[in-house]
Amino acid sequence: MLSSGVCTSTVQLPGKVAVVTGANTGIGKETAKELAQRGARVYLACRDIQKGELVAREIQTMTGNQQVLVRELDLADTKSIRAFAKDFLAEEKHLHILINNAGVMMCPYSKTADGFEMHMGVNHLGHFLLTHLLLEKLKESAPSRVVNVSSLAHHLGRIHFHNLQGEKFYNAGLAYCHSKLANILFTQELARRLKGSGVTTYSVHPGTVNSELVRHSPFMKWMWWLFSFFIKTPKQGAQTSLYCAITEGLEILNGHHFSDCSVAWVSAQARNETIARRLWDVSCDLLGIPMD
Ligand SMILES: NC(=O)C1=CN([C@@H]2O[C@H](COP(=O)(O)OP(=O)(O)OC[C@H]3O[C@@H](n4cnc5c(N)ncnc54)[C@H](OP(=O)(O)O)[C@@H]3O)[C@@H](O)[C@H]2O)C=CC1
Ligand SMILES: CC1=C(/C=C/C(C)=C/C=C/C(C)=C/C=O)C(C)(C)CCC1
Repeated sequence: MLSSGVCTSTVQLPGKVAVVTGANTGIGKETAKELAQRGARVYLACRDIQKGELVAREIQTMTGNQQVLVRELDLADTKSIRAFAKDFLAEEKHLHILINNAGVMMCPYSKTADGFEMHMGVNHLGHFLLTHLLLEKLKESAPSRVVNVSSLAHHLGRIHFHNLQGEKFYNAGLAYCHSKLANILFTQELARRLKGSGVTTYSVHPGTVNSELVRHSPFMKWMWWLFSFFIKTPKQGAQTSLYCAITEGLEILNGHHFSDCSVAWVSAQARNETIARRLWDVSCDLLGIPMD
């Protein structure tokens, strides 16, 4: 039950360009590998270039696809996000698939370079800015897709607009849940705004996956170790992201949430359009993006 959902699409991707954030390990690495296997040019957007280069070599060797490129992207620093986007836009004519996969979970209270709480800053605001900066390229390359890797954990999330940076109260587990709720709200609002553009977007719960995500919590690490046989491998965890990125005919499900390669139910908070619109405006404000 914990490892169902396989992307059975036979779509090949020669001539397609994909960006995967956090592609040096876990779900992101396996997602990038499969996209490369299908012939896409894949950018591994990683904060640690050395780790990224090792993985790029590994993917090149395994798939025979030499078009696996590493670029520096630290989602905890808007300067790094802007530099990544600037270089990418100068370098590439197209972007067909953007997978906003990178994430942190349960880190002790800390802030990004721009003063955002780490979970909200990396998981939501970093990807919000990245997507915004790459949006014209996605539109020019349509049909194109944005996949946001969220989580079942969004069910426990709330958007506390008066405490978005966790300064009034903070719980590491809940901070993760809030940021994963933000991923879904962002997906739904983006879908509404992109209607008719040829760019579609989906949010994803990858399943419970044996990855480095639990690195900040000794208890979760122990749980993951204890149940490692029963939870998904990163390759299994990548299936729903891949399904949303490449399956033909998925455009009619623009904005939907997926788990195990099927449409999945989201919380009432995640379906609230007022919260989604407000989060969009607040995110623009925090990031200095002009509101439309
Ligand atoms: N594993 C699970 O059970 C579940 C995972 N998810 C989601 O799946 C996604 C992938 O996680 P998973 O593969 O499990 O976790 P991992 O910890 O294995 O991978 C996370 C990736 O994100 C990168 N990352 C973290 N912070 C930053 C940053 N500031 N800038 C750029 N990259 C960063 C990491 O880089 P580095 O290696 O340098 O730290 C790593 O490449 C996440 O969004 C997570 O929330 C959702 C539900 C369940
Ligand atoms: C209760 C329990 C489990 C379930 C854990 C779950 C469901 C974790 C979900 C984590 C998420 C959603 C993380 C990231 O977003 C295990 C480990 C399978 C083993 C048996 C006990």
